[in-house]
Amino acid sequence: MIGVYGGTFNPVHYGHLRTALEVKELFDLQQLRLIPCRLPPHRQQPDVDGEMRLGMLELAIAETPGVQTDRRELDRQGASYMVDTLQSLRAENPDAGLILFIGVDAFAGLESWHRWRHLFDYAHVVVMTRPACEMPELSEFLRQRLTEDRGRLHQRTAGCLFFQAVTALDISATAIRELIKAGRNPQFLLPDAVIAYIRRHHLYLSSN
Ligand SMILES: Nc1ncnc2c1ncn2[C@@H]1O[C@H](COP(=O)(O)OP(=O)(O)OP(=O)(O)O)[C@@H](O)[C@H]1O
Ligand SMILES: O=C(O)c1ccc[n+]([C@@H]2O[C@H](COP(=O)([O-])O)[C@@H](O)[C@H]2O)c1
Repeated sequence: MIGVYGGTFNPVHYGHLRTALEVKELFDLQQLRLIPCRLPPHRQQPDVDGEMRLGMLELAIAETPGVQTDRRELDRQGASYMVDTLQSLRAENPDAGLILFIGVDAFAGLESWHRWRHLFDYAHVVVMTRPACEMPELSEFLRQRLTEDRGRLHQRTAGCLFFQAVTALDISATAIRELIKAGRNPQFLLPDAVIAYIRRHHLYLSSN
């Protein structure tokens, strides 16, 4: 089973990293791919370029076996649509189970994603929720794919929707950028190696 965890990662933080490790273990993934987007389809272009966001990700996971970065969205022209990413992973791994992991905040906008129904042709979708989080309202299309049995995801290679509670860490990249811009210390919200990279490259001092 291969996991896909996409994001802007501007910068990567412990909210991403802890949940990535938890789902890797819970779903018994052979590999979990952290995929930074080049051009987010749904928000402003990040002021830190993709290579730097990837560089920070690599520092963050350097000592986490089975978790790796994947630069395919950085190498692709145009908007970084997740459906294209899953299609290319499926072409490389025709028989493997694929799981796309998204946070419940990103899931809220899923039905506005490019060719969103086709995400399920290529992968399962697992929504990472807070423990005791209420189940969001689901459309008929999503209800039909919903399963409460994690084992089902191992019986098929794509097509299921599952909700997985993970440790709630109220950390966001936006809050980290704001702290740095205000001259405050972001330590303990993200790895020290990533903080050192941010300082070395003078990131987030003046922008959004
Ligand atoms: N603290 C967190 N706990 C669990 N999942 C998270 C957390 N932060 C982000 N995610 C999930 O990680 C993925 C990538 O998120 P992203 O890179 O946009 O981080 P972010 O902190 O939400 O960034 P920003 O504040 O810039 O919007 C999304 O699916 C998002 O839901
Ligand atoms: O494919 C799309 O249309 C699409 C629309 C919105 C978000 N996404 C992806 O969802 C992931 C999380 O997005 P974000 O904004 O939380 O970084 C990231 O990999 C985005 O590329 C993808």
